[in-house]
Parts: sequence; structure tokens; C-alpha cells
Amino acid sequence: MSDTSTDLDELRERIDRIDGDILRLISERADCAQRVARVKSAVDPQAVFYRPEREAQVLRRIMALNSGPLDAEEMARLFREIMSACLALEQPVKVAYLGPEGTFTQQAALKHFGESAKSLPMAAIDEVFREVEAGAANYGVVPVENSTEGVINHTLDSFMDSSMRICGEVVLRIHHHLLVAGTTRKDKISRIYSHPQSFAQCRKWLDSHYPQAERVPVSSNAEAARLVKTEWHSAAIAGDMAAKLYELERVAEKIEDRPDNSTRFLIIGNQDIPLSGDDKTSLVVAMRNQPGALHDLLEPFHRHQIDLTRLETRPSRTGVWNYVFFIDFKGHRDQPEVDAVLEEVRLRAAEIKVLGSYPQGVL
Ligand SMILES: O=C(O)C(=O)C[C@]1(C(=O)O)C=C[C@@H](O)C=C1
Repeated sequence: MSDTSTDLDELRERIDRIDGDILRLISERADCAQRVARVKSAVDPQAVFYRPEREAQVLRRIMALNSGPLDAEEMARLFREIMSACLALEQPVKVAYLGPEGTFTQQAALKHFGESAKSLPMAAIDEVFREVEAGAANYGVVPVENSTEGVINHTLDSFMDSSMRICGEVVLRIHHHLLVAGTTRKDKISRIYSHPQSFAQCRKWLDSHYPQAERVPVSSNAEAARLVKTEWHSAAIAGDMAAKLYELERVAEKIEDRPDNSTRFLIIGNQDIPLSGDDKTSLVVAMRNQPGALHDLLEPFHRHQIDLTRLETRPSRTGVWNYVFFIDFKGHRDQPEVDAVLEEVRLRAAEIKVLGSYPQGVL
């Protein structure tokens, strides 16, 4: 017994010493970040402080150096928060996201920018775009595709009308829970609220566990969570953030039909992002309405061995834009082979807009 407590005392002393060292090192790092800010401002009075390519490099390096016992992602999450705090010292960053508070998009914004960023909920995707365009927020976060349900058309359409560029991406594992308030009669659940996408992602589970309950679609999971607070016979399907925000209980956890259910979000802003070493590029291309148009568009990618990661078609909204294709591929527009492909596509297309080259999601 006394041996154990001596061990415990010794270990805690060691932890105190280590914490002192970590504290000193984090402060030293924060001091460096402040100096970086002064260098940036001296070079350019309009300097941008947030550098996604550098952040991606820092996180990738930490993950590669890490040898446990914490896993690489966990370690990177700690460094994400350190960098978030360092960036806030340089310039507090405002991030608009598809709200309300408690949505998966807010979770994605925090995962990407860390807790020191100020996140601003917006009522709709085009409002996120407008907020960043107007300069009221520095960056925006919008969902773009879900692994189960496919593309989010509102986001693609917003890019057609906007000058916003893509500065990054973040992929979030989506876990849905069945949530109730403390006062809910769990054996009497007759109504379930959620966003239509979430209903679709949990369809099989609902069919087998709550076949009789009325499914009421609402504008967001967070709104569903808010509604059940006052209804003793209702439940909501929503995620961790909404559960925490509205202090709801979990009747069942991870009820999504596919365990790998994930959503990809885009970070939008006004800046062009330099190479990070592992990048993606997104384009929107309009082709003339003629046979072989899609083949002509894709052929240069194939010939230059550039890896396409996504291809979506949207109906055009003007005469010129007969077919509109959204294309994501691996590579950065500053790489010569990518530049060559873009030149060839430019010659074949009616219109082309590079939405951005940006680091592939790290976390
Ligand atoms: O390297 C920079 O440019 C910094 O500003 C430092 C730092 C960091 O904390 O590492 C902080 C914010 C940037 O987004 C990228 C990195």
C-alpha cells in the first residue's frame, strides 16, 4: 500500500515537472507565432494570418513523428488546439457556418479551426457565402457531400454564383443518436424529428426499431434537438454537439445504417492557398452540348495520370453552361502537370472556373 502511494507521489511529481516544461514550451511557441504575425504585417499591411498549407504541414509532421502511446490523430488534435490559440493571438478568426448552433457543420468548423476561432451560425448555405463575401466573417464552412446520401446541391450551386474560393476541406465521421429530454416517456415515443438527410442515413434502423413513429423532417438536427426539449412523447436524431447543447439523453447511440457514414465540408474564403505537398483542386467546368463532351473533358486527366476524386453534374442555369461539371482531383494548380491539364481543359470547355487548390483534410 505505502509502496503504491510512494509510486503515485513520484509519478505525480514527474507529471508536474513535465507540465511545467510543456507550459514553458507552449508559451515559447505562442511567442514565435506573435513574431510571425509581426513579420507578416511588415511584409504586407494586408497580410493574411491564417495559413492552411502551413497548418496542414505542421499536423502531418506531428502525426509522422508521433510514436505513441497516444495515437497520431489524438496528438494532432492537441496540436490543432495549440495552433488555434496561436492563430488567435495573431488575429482572432471569425468563421461562418451552416447553423444553428449544434449542427455537424459547427462540429466540422471546430475540428478544422479549433476552439479559439469564433464561430458564427448562419441560417442557410448561401448566407455563409454572403457573410464571407461581405467580409463579416474571414472564412465559411459548408457541407458538400455525404458518403451515404451524396452531394449537397445547394453548396455546388452557390459556387456558380460566387467568387469565393475553396481554402480547405474537412471530413467528419457522422454519428447519429436517438435523443430525448429528461422528461420524455421513453416507452411512448410516437414522433421523431430530424433533418431529411439524417432520416435517410438512419432509415433501416428506424424501420426496425420505430416503424410506427411519425417522422417529422425539420431544417437541421440541432432544430430537432431543440424541439424535443418540450415534448414528452418525441425524440430527435442528432449528433454529439446538439445532445450536449440541449442536454439530451441518448436512448440509442450510433444508429446510422452505415458505420463509415461521413460528411465532407469545404472551407471557403478569399485567398489562394500555396502548395502543402498533399493537395486537391476543385473546378467547375461548362461544356458545350455536343456528343463526346464528357470524354473530351476527362481525357487530359487520364493522359496526365491525374487522380479524379469526384465528378458531379449540375443543370446549367444559363444558355452557355449547357452541362456543368464539378470536378475534384489530386494535385495543386502550381504543379506543372496540373497546370498543363488545366490549359488543355480550358481549350475544350465553354467556361472553366478553378474554385481552389487546397490541402487535403488531415484530421
Ligand atoms: O507559420 C505561420 O504562418 C503562423 O502563423 C504560425 C501558425 C502556427 O501556430 O504554427 C499559426 C497560424 C497559421 O495559420 C499557421 C501556423
